[in-house]
Amino acid sequence: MAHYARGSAVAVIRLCNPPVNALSLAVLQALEDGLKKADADPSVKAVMICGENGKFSAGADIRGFSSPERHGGALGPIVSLIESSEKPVVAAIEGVALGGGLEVALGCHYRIAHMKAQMGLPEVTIGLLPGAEGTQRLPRLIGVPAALDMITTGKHIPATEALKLGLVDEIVEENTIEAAIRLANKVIGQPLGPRRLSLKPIPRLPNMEAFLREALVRVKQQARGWLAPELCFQAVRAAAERPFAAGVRRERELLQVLLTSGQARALQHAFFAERAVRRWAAPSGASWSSAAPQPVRKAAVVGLGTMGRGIVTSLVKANIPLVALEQNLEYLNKGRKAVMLLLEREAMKMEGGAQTLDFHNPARLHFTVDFDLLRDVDLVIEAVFENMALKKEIFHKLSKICKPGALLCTNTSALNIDEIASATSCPQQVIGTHFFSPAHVMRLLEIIRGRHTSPTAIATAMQLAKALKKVGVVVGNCFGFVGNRMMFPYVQQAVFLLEEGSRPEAVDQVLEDFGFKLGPFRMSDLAGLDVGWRSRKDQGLTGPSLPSGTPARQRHGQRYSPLPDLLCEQGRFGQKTGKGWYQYEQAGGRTATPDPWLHSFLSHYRDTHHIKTRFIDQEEILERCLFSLINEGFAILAEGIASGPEHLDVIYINGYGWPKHRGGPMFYASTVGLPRVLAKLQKYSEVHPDVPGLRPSAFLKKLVAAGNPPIKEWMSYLSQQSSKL
Ligand SMILES: CC/C=C\C/C=C/C(=O)SCCNC(=O)CCNC(=O)[C@H](O)C(C)(C)COP(=O)(O)OP(=O)(O)OC[C@H]1O[C@@H](n2cnc3c(N)ncnc32)[C@H](O)[C@@H]1OP(=O)(O)O
Repeated sequence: MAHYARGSAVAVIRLCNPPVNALSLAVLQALEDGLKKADADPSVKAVMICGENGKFSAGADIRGFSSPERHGGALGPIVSLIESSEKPVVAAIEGVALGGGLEVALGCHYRIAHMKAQMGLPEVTIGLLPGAEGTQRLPRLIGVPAALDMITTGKHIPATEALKLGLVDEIVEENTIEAAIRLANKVIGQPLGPRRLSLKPIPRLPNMEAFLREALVRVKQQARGWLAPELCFQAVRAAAERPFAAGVRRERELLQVLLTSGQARALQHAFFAERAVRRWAAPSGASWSSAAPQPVRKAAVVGLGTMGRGIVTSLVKANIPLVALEQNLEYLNKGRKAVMLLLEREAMKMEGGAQTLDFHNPARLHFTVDFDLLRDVDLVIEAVFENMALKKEIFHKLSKICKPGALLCTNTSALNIDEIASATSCPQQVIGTHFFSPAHVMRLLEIIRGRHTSPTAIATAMQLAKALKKVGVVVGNCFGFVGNRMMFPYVQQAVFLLEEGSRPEAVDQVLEDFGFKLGPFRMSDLAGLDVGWRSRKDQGLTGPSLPSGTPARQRHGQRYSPLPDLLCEQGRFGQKTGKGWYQYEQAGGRTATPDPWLHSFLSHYRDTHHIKTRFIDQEEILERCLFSLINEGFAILAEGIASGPEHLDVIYINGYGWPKHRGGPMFYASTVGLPRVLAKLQKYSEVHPDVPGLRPSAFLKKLVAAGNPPIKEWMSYLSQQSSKL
């Protein structure tokens, strides 16, 4: 709704649709009615538009985009109606003015904002463009370069920056509404022509053509298959090259393309999935709404290897005082140096520089080798080597030293949380917090609930994720949890494809064309091949504990590829050694080049094992890698390791470089169609009966038998009892 009220000469229209005043059809109708009422009332001399509860508006109601009548775009004509008003209209921007919300403000003749307000046109992030004439008005107001930046990235900008850009006329520290009414009274009777953005010429650049050409190259490079940024660019180019009305027509055409592209639906699924995962629930009935987090006033990180360093950096950035602990002075000094370097780099990126990150103060960040200094911390994150015995030893020590109630988190990527917790006297306080490398950059935090983990511990870990500006996803305890467990069959297929005749660069190309930032081989080289090798040795799959006589390409009756082990035996650990699946310019180098040595090594390997080489096409590469990953996702859902498909999607988008415009692996499966995914898995499984990852999961079969229900209904085909959360 929008409330209309008339006080003195200024009519007030207040957008009202909690929690963010999204512009539903009802709100738009009420806004239109309010404008017409104000126009018809001779005692009204000016209009002020604001939002209820200190928020202007977060834009069009995203949930409404799936309904066909929304495609017509009711908002554009209303923005035009505001602009053409003969009475001055002032926008009072508090909280957020995003998307259609900002477009409404652009239709107003004056904009006044609270200094804490945020503004932006984030439509691109949900696969759309600012289709209420925003692509035409914004460049006229702030110029093409700044408008292009805002529209193609969707970034939110603070009021102070908006003022510098000329997006708002004034910012205030106190009461925005009163200031807007004062401004409205002041401008009564002044000419409105110069305030109507549709009539303004585009600010000229001496080299507009060259600027646009270069900008397009940049936009395309960053988009990697994501359509919206390029179409946003085209709409802004139309603003630069055509009169307003023609630009608006072009904007509409481009919006139609996006609305029907499928990417918008995928990105909107991702938007709501990220919000859905905040609402965790345990089978005990405890949930996000009932469990209260414990305050974390002081934390500790144990282990200053690559992960520990990133975690420390994350905590410092979140302003949480902490103790960083290593086992001896040599490791401590090495870790301290690396952390300081990271923090200095982060401080440079932040507004205000080093002053905003107080990391030189030992009361905020204390490096030590003394376990006793962990006595008063509220939360510890252990980030040592991935070794069960070592982790258990540390947790035993922690449970003796830390104060009662302290949360004990383990940054393991696969190990059993219950076994780690068994080394303590407080298993209810033990929880997995799986960070992704680099831990101060990657948004995902997989939060693993053990059998005894308390709801308070889960709530505290989720709160921590929020404080670190990460997306926390609660999952159950199994080998590899959700992310890595789904990754195993994907990487396994990639390696099998090499055995059968493909090359690392061919497999990577297919998956990078699909939209992954890195294909599986480039990714393995970056992460380090030795990590998986160590884990396989611990599992007895390779190395000295492998029983003699074990067939080279079989383990426990299933197909196994020793290729990654053989590379590690040659000292090829990936980027860190300058050689892995690719060759690099030097140890630590980042430019992957196909390696003739590896190609001949593969030929020799195939000859040794009498494997007939064949040509493998792109479709098979894509399907075998992705469908085996998705298949594992269905098994995870059936076992109750995750609460729903959207959890898996959020994990993959934020932790594994899955292209967001494809909505996550489970959403992707729903768009391919489950019958097709099943048929393809059945086909590949028949050819490779010794590969369990290709054997269709019972849950996938059940959904296909149930008639391929929409993704939202999948979980209703499982019983509640199966939940391991
Ligand atoms: C055909 C015409 C085409 C183009 C014209 C215009 C298009 C648009 O305007 S598209 C929408 C553009 N706006 C956005 O993309 C903003 C999206 N929202 C956000 O970024 C954030 O929600 C926020 C910054 C506004 C607030 O963040 P936070 O405080 O963290 O709260 P939540 O994100 O949890 O949001 C609370 C609650 O509100 C729901 N919600 C937010 N925005 C919208 C929206 N535009 N439409 C519908 N619902 C919205 C959000 O889902 C949360 O609800 P749930 O927890 O139930 O999911």
